[in-house]
Amino acid sequence: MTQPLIQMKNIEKHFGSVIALAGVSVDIHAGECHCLLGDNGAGKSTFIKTLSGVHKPTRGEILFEGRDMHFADPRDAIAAGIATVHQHLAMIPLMSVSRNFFMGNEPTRKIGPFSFFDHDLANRVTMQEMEKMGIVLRGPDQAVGTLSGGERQTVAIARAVHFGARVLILDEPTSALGVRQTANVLATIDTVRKQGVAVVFITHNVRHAMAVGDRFTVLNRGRTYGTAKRGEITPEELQDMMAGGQELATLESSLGSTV
Ligand SMILES: Nc1ncnc2c1ncn2[C@@H]1O[C@H](COP(=O)(O)OP(=O)(O)OP(=O)(O)O)[C@@H](O)[C@H]1O
Repeated sequence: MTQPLIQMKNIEKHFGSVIALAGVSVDIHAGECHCLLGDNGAGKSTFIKTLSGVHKPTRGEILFEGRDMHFADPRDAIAAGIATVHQHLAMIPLMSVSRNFFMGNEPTRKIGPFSFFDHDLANRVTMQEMEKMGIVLRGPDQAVGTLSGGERQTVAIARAVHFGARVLILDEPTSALGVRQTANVLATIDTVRKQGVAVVFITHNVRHAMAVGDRFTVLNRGRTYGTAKRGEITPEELQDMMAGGQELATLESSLGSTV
């Protein structure tokens, strides 16, 4: 394998006496989908926030292309190409897909001394980018609120990639979706990965991770058990690691069945 895009080495994050991350080491490569699995409270959000410049690690180092990475705030991370797509998307439902796509990055056109929002360019690019992701819009003016949840996730992913994301952190993108919409989002992840983007797919759903993941890291109470490649680990093993093997074994024996 080539040099990782990002190396997180022994990252710890403490909040007072709470240890949210207790020495997490993860490598992230361009063109891979790296799944980070964990149950509630495992430390997933803290991990995302540390990687995206919201939190500074208490200990440990983060390298970006082999160099020490110090982000003063999330804007620095975005400038470096680390984008986060949150489960609750920052979109305005009543506004068009193309307006949402370019929100904060509006292209302008000059007429004399005046600058105007360049509708034609925005519409054309939005249609093209959505088509690349396999979504044919009724038109660029279609309101975001009329898209399905999976399509909205895809708009957010396409937008992040269009504006230069090299590392795309997806925070539980499939957790609120039905089967077909989940399949759309997983297909989008596959498309983006093939373009060379490093995808960090946060989920607590083993099946969703298994469907698209190249490597898998399980977080449990702020620790990892290391990273497994596709084919090296079964869904049952992943599930067991997420639940903490011992706890699942105890539960199984008390229920007298397999959980
Ligand atoms: N700002 C904070 N102050 C104090 N404790 C925190 C803070 N942020 C997170 N924690 C604690 O750190 C631990 C990990 O939390 P985190 O939110 O990272 O987990 P998670 O895996 O994202 O969980 P969930 O899936 O429920 O969102 C929890 O015990 C949580 O209470």
